[in-house]
Amino acid sequence: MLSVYAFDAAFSPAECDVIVGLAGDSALADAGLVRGGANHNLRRADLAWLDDREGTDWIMVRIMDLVAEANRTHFDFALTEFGESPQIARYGAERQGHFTWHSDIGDGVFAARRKLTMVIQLSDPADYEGGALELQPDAGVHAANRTRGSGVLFPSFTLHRVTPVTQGERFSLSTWVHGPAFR
Ligand SMILES: O=C(O)CCC(=O)C(=O)O
Ligand SMILES: [Fe+2]
Repeated sequence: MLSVYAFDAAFSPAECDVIVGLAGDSALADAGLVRGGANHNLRRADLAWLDDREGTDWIMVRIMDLVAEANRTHFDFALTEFGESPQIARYGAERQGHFTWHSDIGDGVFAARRKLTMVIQLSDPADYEGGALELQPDAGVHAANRTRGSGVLFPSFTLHRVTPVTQGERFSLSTWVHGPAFR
């Protein structure tokens, strides 16, 4: 099934605080489309990777549980591994942080094998304006729930974007799950 799957409360607000705090532990890297490069017209965000941080095993355990449930009850994809570190992103109003329409399947060794994407909303919607995660799984554009701690999963080829943050800052946690090619 190729539509979107959502969790209302994947992480508690207190857990979201901890994850956002992890991102602040050291300088965030400027976002490119993949680790390394940077194209600010496509994406303006600051990034941190979970596997660079200590004490994050409980986050990975939760992510695996959420993905397992979504895949068992909804997607039924052939998935083999979490080949990339989950990524914490910060989109700030100071430079209209955003990410233009894109698919997560790319040319890299891992990006080419992305099957499922999960995005968790780490910020209180009262803390930012703009910054809407929008998905286009069909002819329509669907905005993801903004509730702090909610999560959305979608096939990684699904077009999606983050609209510019115009006030405050928005944090998200993105995870990719990998596997053999779709067929
Ligand atoms: O921050 C988000 O809501 C989405 C992030 C995203 O699309 C990505 O990292 O590929
Ligand atoms: Fe994406």
